[in-house]
Amino acid sequence: MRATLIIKNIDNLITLKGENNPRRGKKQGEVGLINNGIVAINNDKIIYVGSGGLPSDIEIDENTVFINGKGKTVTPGLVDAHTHLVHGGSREHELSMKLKGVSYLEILASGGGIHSTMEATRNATFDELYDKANKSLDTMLSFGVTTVEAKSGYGIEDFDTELRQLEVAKKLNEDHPVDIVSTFMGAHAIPIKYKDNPDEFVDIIIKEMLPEVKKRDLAKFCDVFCEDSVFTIEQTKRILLEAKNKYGFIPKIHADEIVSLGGAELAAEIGCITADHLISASDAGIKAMAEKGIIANVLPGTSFNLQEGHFARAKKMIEENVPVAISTDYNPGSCPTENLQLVMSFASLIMKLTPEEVITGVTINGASALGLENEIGSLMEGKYADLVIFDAPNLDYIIYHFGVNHTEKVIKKGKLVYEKNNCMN
Ligand SMILES: N=CN[C@@H](CCC(=O)O)C(=O)O
Ligand SMILES: [Zn+2]
Repeated sequence: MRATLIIKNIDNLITLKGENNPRRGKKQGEVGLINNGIVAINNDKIIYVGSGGLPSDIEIDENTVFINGKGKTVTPGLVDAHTHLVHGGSREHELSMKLKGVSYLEILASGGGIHSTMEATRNATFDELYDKANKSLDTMLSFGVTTVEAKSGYGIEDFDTELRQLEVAKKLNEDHPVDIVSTFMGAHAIPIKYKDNPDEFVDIIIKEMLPEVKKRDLAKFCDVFCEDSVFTIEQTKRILLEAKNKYGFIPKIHADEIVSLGGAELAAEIGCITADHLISASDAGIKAMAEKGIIANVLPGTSFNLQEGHFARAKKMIEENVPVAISTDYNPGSCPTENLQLVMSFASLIMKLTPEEVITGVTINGASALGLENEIGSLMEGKYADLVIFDAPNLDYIIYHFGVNHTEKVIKKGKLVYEKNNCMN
């Protein structure tokens, strides 16, 4: 077969080769490292991964492009499997409150937090939302991210805004090189108007919103913020079971982020693809997730930004055989950063995951968190040619030398879509 692009002499080629399913336990630390690696691509797919030269059945012609991987580390394209990509406004006005010790839930209860982003999102036009999210996607891509999950959830009872967020994500998926997978998250906060009767709002989500989102084919997943003073376990269960059984959405939960409510246990009971956050997940919840093979999508950037000193027990989760994915949670309140590389360093330096466990978390396990493990997440023949060339001699360096961008080039579906700019001096 003819190669359109070849990356050769790669010092550290991290393939993640293996089965197309979330890696857990010891396997979370096995990354399929090849020294002096070579990857051959035909159009959008990988046709060969190995060491040294190419086998004789791979044809090269005058149009084949070569990239030299000497001194570089190459990984699969990174997957950011939890973001609130499309929103209006920003919440830096919360910083001074946070510094005085006002908590995330206190800001939310006083009508700020998610409510203030709701207002900014409702007041934003399609184009304003599109331009802002497009800029964030460019930033994510520069950090090596090639696939992103994007949630609605800033329209809430204003269903038009929910739909607008999802339409923006759909259009960006068509226009931008980064792939976007959408999640409907109408259950992101209890609207102030339903404060005394939240079940009425739950009924609206179930009876009016879910069927319409499905009819318009705007989301693959359905997510609920299950939290103290937000949606209860019972309400979360009602929404997600209906979403799953009646409309075929794949369920996810913002689980045990702040208070240990039993979100992890519920994720196992319902058969969610992921439970996300899990900062306060109980031992029983972790065990239940392991038994059912639910992916823990941990978000250490959020813990860092919440400033309360609590991080999900990701190391224990791996020891207990729960597959762990790692994502940014990019949003304007609890994690205003698109920098997945920084979040990877937090996962290692604070949660104590090895660099191998971390890279698995943002590649094959991130892909699995989006149900895309057969297409992306590892560098293997037949998969999409999504990969990152890091200007780094090895994987440890990317994690250890934290807070900067190590990306040199990003290839998405076989095309060069990002290259680091040179300084003008
Ligand atoms: N916790 C709920 N949702 C987001 C935060 C959204 C916001 O504060 O705007 C999260 O995952 O952290
Ligand atoms: Zn979130």
